[in-house]
Amino acid sequence: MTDRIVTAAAQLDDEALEASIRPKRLAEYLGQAPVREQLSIYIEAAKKRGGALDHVLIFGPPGLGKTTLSHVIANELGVSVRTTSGPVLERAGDLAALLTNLEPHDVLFVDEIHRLSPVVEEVLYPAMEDFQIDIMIGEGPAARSIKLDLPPFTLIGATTRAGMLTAPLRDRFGIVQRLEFYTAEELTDIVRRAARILGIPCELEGAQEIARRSRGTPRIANRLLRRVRDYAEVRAGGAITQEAAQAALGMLKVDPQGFDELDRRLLALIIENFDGGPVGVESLAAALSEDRGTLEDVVEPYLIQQGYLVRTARGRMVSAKGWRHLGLAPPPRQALAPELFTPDPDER
Ligand SMILES: Nc1ncnc2c1ncn2[C@@H]1O[C@H](COP(=O)(O)OP(=O)(O)OP(=O)(O)O)[C@@H](O)[C@H]1O
Ligand SMILES: [Mg+2]
Repeated sequence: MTDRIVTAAAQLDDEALEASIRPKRLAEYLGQAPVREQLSIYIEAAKKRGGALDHVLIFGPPGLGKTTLSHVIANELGVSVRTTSGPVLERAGDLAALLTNLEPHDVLFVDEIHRLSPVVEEVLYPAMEDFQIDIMIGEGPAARSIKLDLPPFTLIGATTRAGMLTAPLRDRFGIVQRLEFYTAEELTDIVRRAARILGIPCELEGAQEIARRSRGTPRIANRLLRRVRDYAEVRAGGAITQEAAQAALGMLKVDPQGFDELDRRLLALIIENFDGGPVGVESLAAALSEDRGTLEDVVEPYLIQQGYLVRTARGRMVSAKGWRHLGLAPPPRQALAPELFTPDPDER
């Protein structure tokens, strides 16, 4: 999985590059127009009132800009941001220490908020609702709990799995924003902006080629840009043209839809071993030797959004489009309209 070029998950060598091109202000945060518009209103209103912004929950697949957006929000508010994540906060005291050190109106960013432990989550409820926490002093019969007031702050939670949040936690977010896969046009702008910052000569058609193959994901677009740059420097005189992009991406086995071997293996597996589905995600994960979470969070969402895979109550099915992508004729039932399949109740 780690060597998968189109993985949306962050990789180590992305970090230096990402630091320089990560948007800092809302105006540089391209795409996601509805999210940007709403947030700009809420941010301006909070600043006018002189209060803290309501708590914000951001969800969406990996690499779409959740972490980036949380920092953008703090920058726009003109406040500091403290960063932590669900699995890092092991004890109630870890969270209490962070909360009591916030300045008024600061942002506390909790990544992977669906992985908070229940005891930590309990501390978060009154902190979010009343800006108060209860902490226990002492042990045994002498133990007592005291209430501490917190400065008003904004919690920004990010998750790839909104469905895994408990209802009481979810209800405490006043602002909930879902990030969508980016269009090829939006990704083209993102690639061109990154190329400009990195000083890479990049033609419009070259940027478009990279954008089309980036699975709707800025992190992948930025990574492919870097690989294509390497290729262009060594083989094509430096500039990213459409031909250079096509050749470099072909070499990386990223097909014109942005699918890689794993995507094609997944579709082929369902077709060859399970007659096109439906098949349960556990069986797929086992057959591909991938973990279920990776399949559900990283591989499937884009295939589903693009209509190659359908998630039904009985499992995954390859759509007619998916059969055709592999050069196969779909069986009659898959050629039916997708709305005839029963949608998975977990899906929106
Ligand atoms: N709207 C955007 N405009 C321009 N670049 C973006 C945008 N969103 C994300 N990026 C780029 O994509 C990279 C990945 O984004 P980010 O790390 O915020 O994703 P994430 O949703 O937090 O992913 P994960 O789920 O893995 O934590 C950033 O470093 C940034 O350069
Ligand atoms: Mg992130």
